[in-house]
Amino acid sequence: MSFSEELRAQNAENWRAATGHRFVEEIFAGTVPPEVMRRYLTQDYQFIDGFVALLGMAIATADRFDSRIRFAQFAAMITSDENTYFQRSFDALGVPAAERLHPVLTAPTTGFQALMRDAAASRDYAACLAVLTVAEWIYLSWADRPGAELPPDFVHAEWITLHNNDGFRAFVDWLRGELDRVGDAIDAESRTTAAAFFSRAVTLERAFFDHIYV
Ligand SMILES: Cc1ncc(CO)c(N)n1
Repeated sequence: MSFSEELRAQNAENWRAATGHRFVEEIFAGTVPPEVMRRYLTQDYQFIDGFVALLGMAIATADRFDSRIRFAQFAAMITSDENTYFQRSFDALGVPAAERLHPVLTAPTTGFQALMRDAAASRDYAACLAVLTVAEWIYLSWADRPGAELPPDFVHAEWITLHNNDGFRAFVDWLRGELDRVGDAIDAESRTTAAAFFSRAVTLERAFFDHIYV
């Protein structure tokens, strides 16, 4: 079993709970209540800030130029197409500026921010990669439903297509291969560290979906 498959298998229960979450069923059906979508997107926008910072550390710590290019191109997508999605959705949901910029942070959001800060502060490429891989792989896993019809509201539909398009799929496939490659090259202690970051990230992904339903 590859390193990435092994890590996913070690976190199978939380992985399944996240990718098969009620939020996922509702977003495909187009029935996520507006207040739930609003809580989700305002918190996730704060997640994205730390995520882009972590991408920056992956760019800095990667062991080769080809990997830096991959991360840089992905950072460009997140800070353009995905950022305008957030702005258009906040407009559609009537979210005021203060809540877009400084919402009251919830525990899963601060948990993610701490996790991403810890990974970046470690300056350990495998640790950064482990967190980035969980975030993107879990999102591809829930969003990739071949043949599924898209819901009518762009707030739902575009959140799905941002995470199941061919470019995103190629990036996730690359991330997994990269984690496998780096996992083979590092010692057992570094692998254990990466595995702990991976596991914290999967736990938080589940908690993040859970907490928007109050
Ligand atoms: C919490 C969370 N995990 C993963 C992604 C995908 O980037 C996201 N937008 N938010």
